Amino acid sequence: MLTVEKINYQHKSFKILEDISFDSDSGKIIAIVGPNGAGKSSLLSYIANEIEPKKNEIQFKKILLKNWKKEDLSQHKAKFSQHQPADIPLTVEEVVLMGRYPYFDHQPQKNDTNAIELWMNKTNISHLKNREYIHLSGGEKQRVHLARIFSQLDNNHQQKLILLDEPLNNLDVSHQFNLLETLVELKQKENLIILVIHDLNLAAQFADEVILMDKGKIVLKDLPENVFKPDIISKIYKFPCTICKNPLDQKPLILFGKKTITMNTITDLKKQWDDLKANQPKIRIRNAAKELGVSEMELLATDLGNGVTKLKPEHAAILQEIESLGKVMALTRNNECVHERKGIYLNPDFSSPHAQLFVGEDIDMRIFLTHWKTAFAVVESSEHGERKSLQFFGKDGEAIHKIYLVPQSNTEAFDALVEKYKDADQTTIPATEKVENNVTEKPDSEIDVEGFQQSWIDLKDTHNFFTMLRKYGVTRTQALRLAPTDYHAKQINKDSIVKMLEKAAETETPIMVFTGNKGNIQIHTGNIKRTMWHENWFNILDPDFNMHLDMDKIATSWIVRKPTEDGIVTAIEVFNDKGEIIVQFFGKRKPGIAELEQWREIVAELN
Ligand SMILES: Nc1ncnc2c1ncn2[C@@H]1O[C@H](COP(=O)(O)OP(=O)(O)OP(=O)(O)O)[C@@H](O)[C@H]1O
Repeated sequence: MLTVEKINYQHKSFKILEDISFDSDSGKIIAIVGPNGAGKSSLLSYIANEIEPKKNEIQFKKILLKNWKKEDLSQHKAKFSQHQPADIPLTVEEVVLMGRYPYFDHQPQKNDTNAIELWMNKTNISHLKNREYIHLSGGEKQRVHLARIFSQLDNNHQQKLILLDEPLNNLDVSHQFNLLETLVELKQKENLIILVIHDLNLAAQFADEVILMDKGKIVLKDLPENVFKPDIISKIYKFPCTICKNPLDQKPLILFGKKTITMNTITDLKKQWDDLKANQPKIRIRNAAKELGVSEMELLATDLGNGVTKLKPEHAAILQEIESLGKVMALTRNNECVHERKGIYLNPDFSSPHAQLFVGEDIDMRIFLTHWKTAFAVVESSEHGERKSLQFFGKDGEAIHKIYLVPQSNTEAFDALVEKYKDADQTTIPATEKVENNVTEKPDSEIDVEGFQQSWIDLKDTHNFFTMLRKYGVTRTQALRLAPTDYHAKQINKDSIVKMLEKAAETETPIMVFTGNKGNIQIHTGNIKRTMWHENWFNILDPDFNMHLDMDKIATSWIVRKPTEDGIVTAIEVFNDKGEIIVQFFGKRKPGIAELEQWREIVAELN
């Protein structure tokens, strides 16, 4: 319908348009985008026959544009200009009627009045029709001119050319969408619409093709998804951007900002996750999330409605009902250590706002609910059957705690719990926040070392250890370095951990294993029996307790001794390279009972 061949247009030696060629069929919306001064308006004026109309570069409906009769052309082509006169001394209706001048001599006919009625209505200016044009607002004036050019093309001719130079300027959001929807209707009637537009997201959403211009040239003419690529757009606009898929229509969504981010929409991410599973059927969701650059919670949420149910974030209430599920498996982990303990969630104590507790023999946890953000019920199906769980995540989308049903669990109670706490919104998830790990260490010279050491010596309860660290502003590993002489912390080789666990199993010495993250610490107390290496992981594999410790990620391990009312308590504390605690081991103990001699003997052997 439109063929443009080698347009070159210059002012003195300045090339305004250089070597512009393209063609287009009818029934399309083409968006011309590009930075200020790229030549967009000039190109539109050229196509409108407003610049150098005697040349041969443009054919419209197979006829050279210069050969069209002016009065014929105005019934087939109309242009909305960026700059409209501000002071037309006419009413709104009279300005719109100007669009009908190509059709009548003295008096408008029924066709003409019908056309202007229709378009004033469609552009939402009917209520202004008797008002003086000069007193209208910017957006109202703009709509009057749009009504004028649409009225101009209201006839029985086929395939009209509508040229619009920044028609969305001055329009509020609803009028912008209203206009764009009108353009979609017009394209569906086989008209060709070419518009200059600065809003790249609206261009992506509504255009069938995009012409990207820069410095008087066409850089690209293609589908929106092929033009709106971060490298191309950042380079042309000289500003960083991130491009993801708009969840509403899968079109490119362009986010400009100095910070560029990897962003995935739920639907886009689901596809990536499905592809990854197809290629690596055994991949764990935690590792897949890392690979895809999102949190585990975001990846899990791609299956909302498909085995995954979002629960109301009423974590305390949910946790206090877990006992009804009977025996289950509690899983708490950090990057380096996984702790799995089977049992019943007995004796909840949620009375303190700081830490909440389960103090059963089997399920023994210290919970910090302020870090808990989202909860889901998950039903995974595999060839081994269904696996049901409740999964809780922190503000950063990382897993805090999971509760898996085991064969002895009460599945009816699980289903009832899910039904009770099911969130009404099953489509959206809260945005994740980066949680800073502020393990920055002050120089020793800024610490009241003497006061700190005395506090250590005066400790009565190991639970007060953290409060003491906070009071003196020391990090955990720094505290071990600065420990008082009588409680000198001894650094040991990481192989000693394996030695200690094997010895505890062999001598049937009951131990305590603490593993946690920001939101929860899970404790196992009892004997361990089966230990086993698997690649870089050292594991405890007992029927009711499993631990998986990534030995490659251990940076330092220490023997730490603290005074209590029941005598000295000896711990083995294991840290990663950020100084964060991975796991802690004690001999089994209870308030009022001294530490096991057997445990001390095991520890004494370590170096
Ligand atoms: N008649 C003219 N005489 C001299 N220079 C001109 C003329 N028309 C356009 N230019 C120059 O050509 C370049 C392209 O102008 P044009 O208005 O087409 O850009 P644009 O891409 O529409 O920019 P904007 O986004 O700012 O509206 C600009 O540098 C402009 O100053």
